[in-house]
Amino acid sequence: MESGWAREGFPGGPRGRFGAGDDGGKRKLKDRTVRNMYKRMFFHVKGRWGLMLLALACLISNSLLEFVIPQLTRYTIDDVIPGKLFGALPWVAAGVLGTAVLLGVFGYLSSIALASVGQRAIFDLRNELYRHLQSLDMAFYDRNRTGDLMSRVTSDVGMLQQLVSAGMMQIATDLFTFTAIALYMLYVDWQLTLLMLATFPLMLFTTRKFSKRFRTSFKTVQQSVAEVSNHLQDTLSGIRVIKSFANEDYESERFAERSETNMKANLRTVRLRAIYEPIIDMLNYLGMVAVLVFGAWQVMRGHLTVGAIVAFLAYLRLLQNPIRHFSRILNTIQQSAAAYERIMEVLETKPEVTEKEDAVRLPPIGGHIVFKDVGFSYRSDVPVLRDFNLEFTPGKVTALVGPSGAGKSTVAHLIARFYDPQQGTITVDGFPLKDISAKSLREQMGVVSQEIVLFNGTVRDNIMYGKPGATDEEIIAAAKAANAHSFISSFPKGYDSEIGERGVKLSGGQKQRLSIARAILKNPRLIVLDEATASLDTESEHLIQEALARLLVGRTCLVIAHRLSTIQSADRIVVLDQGTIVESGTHEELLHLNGKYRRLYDMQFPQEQAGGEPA
Ligand SMILES: Nc1ncnc2c1ncn2[C@@H]1O[C@H](COP(=O)(O)OP(=O)(O)OP(=O)(O)O)[C@@H](O)[C@H]1O
Repeated sequence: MESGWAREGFPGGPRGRFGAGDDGGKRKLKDRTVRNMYKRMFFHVKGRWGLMLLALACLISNSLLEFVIPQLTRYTIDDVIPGKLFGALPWVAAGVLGTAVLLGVFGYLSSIALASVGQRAIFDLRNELYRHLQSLDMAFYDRNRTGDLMSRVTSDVGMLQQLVSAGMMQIATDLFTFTAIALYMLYVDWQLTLLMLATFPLMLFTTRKFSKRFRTSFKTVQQSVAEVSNHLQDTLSGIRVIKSFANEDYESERFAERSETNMKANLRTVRLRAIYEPIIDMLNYLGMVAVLVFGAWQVMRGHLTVGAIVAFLAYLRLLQNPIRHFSRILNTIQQSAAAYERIMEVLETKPEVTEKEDAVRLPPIGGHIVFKDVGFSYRSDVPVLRDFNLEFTPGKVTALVGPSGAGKSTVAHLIARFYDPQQGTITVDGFPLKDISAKSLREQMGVVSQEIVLFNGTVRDNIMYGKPGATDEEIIAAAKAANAHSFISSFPKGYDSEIGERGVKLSGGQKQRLSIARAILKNPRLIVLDEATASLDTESEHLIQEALARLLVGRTCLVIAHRLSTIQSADRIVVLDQGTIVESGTHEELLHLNGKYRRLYDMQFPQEQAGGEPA
């Protein structure tokens, strides 16, 4: 499978293990994938053996019951009709109908049992995958596209469901049915049976030839579906940009191109099937001709009864079913194996930022953070922070300023331990970040950033995200402190208003104040403020500044800002450039230094140079 993922080089991914080797290597990979897939699915099925056994028993009973109706037909033709056994007719009818009822009941039971086992296994696998995704670090999310990850949790897991609910059992019962019927027929008339079985190698050969083509064709379909959904995800979430550039037609054309690829791929699959099925039908008829002609000859010579030929023809149909199923199951297995590989690529990815077994739970902290000789890069070839030394004083506001790309947000990411530095250490109150539990650190941290994420749910739910189980009084107090209470109260449903697509629409400033309320409710010791006031109107900015001032009081704060007006009162301002600290001090000290900060300041407030007040 040539996913972009594999090319990214997942260390634990199948490609990483086997390498992109020759065909032999690929076959090995495939076999191993299929074996592992069965092993894992059986693992998920474990504990539900009762239901599995019930399903198996029902399927085997059905295979045996399939024998009955042809036998009753033979009996009617050979014995009842010539012997004029009128009294036997109701029994024949009852036998056929009774068998049909039993077939229905066993079919129902096996479907229900298989579906509940299959659904349960898929439920477990999907939850395991989601939990694992939650545990992966930010670097993983930097590398992967959301649409792709979503399709792995939804459609790839769904694909495996087919395998568990139908494929696994079908193979077992088909084999059973095939062997049982073939043995019985050999017993009744070995010559006729051998003649009939002669068409099977041809069928197997055709199926094998076609299954390879089906596999390639399925892959193309799956890839084209992924392309369509990636395009949908990108363009529907970026609909504002598309409209603002008036690019609706352009995007519609691009979408049509992808849809066309998908349509063509589907048509190729249909064409293949349209050739394959008549060939199989032809071979089936060949078998039938053999039975009919050879059988008739046997009857004429008095070696076989008419009823026996009729029964043989019915058995022939039963015998051919497993072959038809088998080709379908081969496809299911191939599709599932591809999906399984994509799932395992995620499950086998280990986070780079890991927690030690004996990680220390951080006690309530003061917020003394020290960066010592820290070196960090997102990708090995581009250093972002170099020999970085910085100390955050507890209870004080430290501001980071500097040009875009200087590494300001990176400092915040490292404090939250979204990434680990390659060199140096970072400590909080003397505890190295690598030794403490990330949960205990993040519980004491609040982040308010420009990119505000509110989840589907009510206003209350969103504020409460900062402190699950908070009381209404606490929520309202936090909203008041964040200057959010009045606009929330103006909604018809107040705190119970739904946010999101079907709920109230919030302005940028309102969202910002909700996120501040969430942080105030959390009451963390450490606050990271990432360009929280960018791109807002003056009125909103004033309300937000007030809210932030309340949030920052008495906490250790890191403020990242482009707008120097927002950080002039910071206890310390650190100027970053290309990942190193070039200046640091208070606003006044830095202005007097006449260095980089002064230049940034003069750029933002040119009137100051002319003796005016900053805006
Ligand atoms: N997830 C990432 N993966 C790879 N490179 C990244 C990632 N995030 C940031 N970078 C790079 O690291 C450098 C520092 O980025 P950072 O976001 O820390 O800068 P910044 O000073 O906060 O910039 P801005 O003010 O524009 O937000 C930039 O060159 C950026 O391209």
